[in-house]
Amino acid sequence: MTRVKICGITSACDARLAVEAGADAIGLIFFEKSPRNVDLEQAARIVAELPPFIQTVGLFVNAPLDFVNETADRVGLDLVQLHGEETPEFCAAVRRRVMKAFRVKGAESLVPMPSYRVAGYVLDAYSPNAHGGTGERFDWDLAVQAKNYGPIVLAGGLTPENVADAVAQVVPYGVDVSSGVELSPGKKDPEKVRQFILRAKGL
Ligand SMILES: O=C(O)c1ccccc1NCC(=O)[C@H](O)[C@H](O)COP(=O)(O)O
Repeated sequence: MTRVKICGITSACDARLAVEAGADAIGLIFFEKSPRNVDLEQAARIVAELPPFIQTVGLFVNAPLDFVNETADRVGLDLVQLHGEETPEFCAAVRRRVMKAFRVKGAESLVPMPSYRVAGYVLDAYSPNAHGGTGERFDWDLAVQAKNYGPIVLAGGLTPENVADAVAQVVPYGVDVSSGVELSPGKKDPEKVRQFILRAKGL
């Protein structure tokens, strides 16, 4: 069954909603330029209220290594998702399992993937204006090709309406959504979250 990560969680209430709807993982964004940014205290409170077996993923964009590692330790993150121009060496120095995000513009965007020895790859749409959370899609055929390199988490412009088609076409290890299940940036829509997870998992 396709694993689902609900990204850009900013409150314990939205985390509970995602978990009750069947999410496998929640994403917490540590990037001040994002409208979904959380601070250490907020993130620690959210994680403290989670039940067992839910993975916590911290998302960073070109952050200093010490900040990534200290945040992971203090918040109790299970995984780190790196959404900027982080190098393979940087990923290897993170004290957590890493998912490296690639912002896909075309086939050339996949070329660096094999040089990253990471737990998985998030494929998101390229946008010149933002590092993620844009609601934009990319060519899913490229995600099919990228599966040669390891577990793929498909992201970018997924919604309750298109996620079943995305899963059928790509058969990814997991899917990741942020803006497609929101009422406003950083605030999740309960019904969209439920519908997204049901359709991603084919329930
Ligand atoms: O959500 C953000 O604001 C954000 C900012 C900078 C880097 C990544 C960000 N979000 C990552 C995600 O939430 C998702 O992994 C992915 O980008 C999908 O977003 P969406 O198209 O909105 O579903």
